Amino acid sequence: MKNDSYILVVDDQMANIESLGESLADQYDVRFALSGQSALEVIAKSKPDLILLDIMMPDMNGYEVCRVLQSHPDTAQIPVIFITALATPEEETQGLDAGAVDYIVKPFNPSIVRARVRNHLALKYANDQLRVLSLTDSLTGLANRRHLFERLSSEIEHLQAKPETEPFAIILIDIDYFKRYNDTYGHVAGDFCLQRVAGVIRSALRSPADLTARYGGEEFCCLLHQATLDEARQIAERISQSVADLEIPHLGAYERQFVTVSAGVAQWQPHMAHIESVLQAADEALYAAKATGRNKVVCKV
Ligand SMILES: Nc1nc2c(ncn2[C@@H]2O[C@H](COP(=O)(O)OP(=O)(O)OP(=O)(O)O)[C@@H](O)[C@H]2O)c(=O)[nH]1
Repeated sequence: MKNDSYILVVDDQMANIESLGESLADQYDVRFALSGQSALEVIAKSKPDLILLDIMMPDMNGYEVCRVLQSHPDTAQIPVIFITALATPEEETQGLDAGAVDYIVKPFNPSIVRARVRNHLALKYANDQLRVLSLTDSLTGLANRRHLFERLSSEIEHLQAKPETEPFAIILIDIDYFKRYNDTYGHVAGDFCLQRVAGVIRSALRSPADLTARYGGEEFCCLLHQATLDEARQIAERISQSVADLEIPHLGAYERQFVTVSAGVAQWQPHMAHIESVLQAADEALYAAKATGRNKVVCKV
């Protein structure tokens, strides 16, 4: 039965490509590249689930292709199986050391190639799922703190490489009087409230380049890619209004009687040295929002 997995076969010999294609095309979406360089171009456009890679190719050999893939976080997780005429133990060791998950010597046996491809795809999907789980907050489905910090680091790296681009901004959002909410309605209702607020925050984002994370218990963080302080403030205002519009009853919230949030907004500044600096700036703004009446947005200028 055919599944959606996309396998890229990279080989400079058409005959090898054809025989591998015959072995796999009834089960997978098999595509081809005739050189290392064109393989990298194909991969940049659409990421394969697995790569079958020849080693001896004229312009760029398979070891080099493998090293380039390993050096980019976007492609490092793609399993590579070398399929090659180089048959000594030293060559096989070198291939596995370069980052390949497996090594098949030509002439290959089609049913062994099929079995190895199937096993490595299963492992890859299990790893993908584990990675998603390790980056997701299980209660709200938002990104977790680890994911947020990974993304903040890559935003900062990007800005260090291209300082002329607009920096990112962040919004820290905290539910007001949430301890009193739990005390009044119970922990299960508290969890449900967190999920509803998370849903509002998620839908306020502009594009997949932005990220919403659960930062702590009842605290959330939006990472807004290339956003001015004013854009971030508007998004925070929208979130604050949308949470209020949910009208989740909260008898412990003094005169407001509904669940509200406070938010602190800050933008990354070139003089900042660490991730913590921008988080601290947003935290100070959040503190000011809390200290001056809650249910409001404060920007750190
Ligand atoms: N239901 C539920 N409650 C949580 C969770 N994580 C943290 N909390 C609760 O969130 C509450 C946070 O309380 P505080 O930090 O005192 O803040 P607050 O009551 O919102 O007060 P202000 O922030 O000053 O408005 C605590 O009672 C925590 O137990 C969770 O996953 N589920």
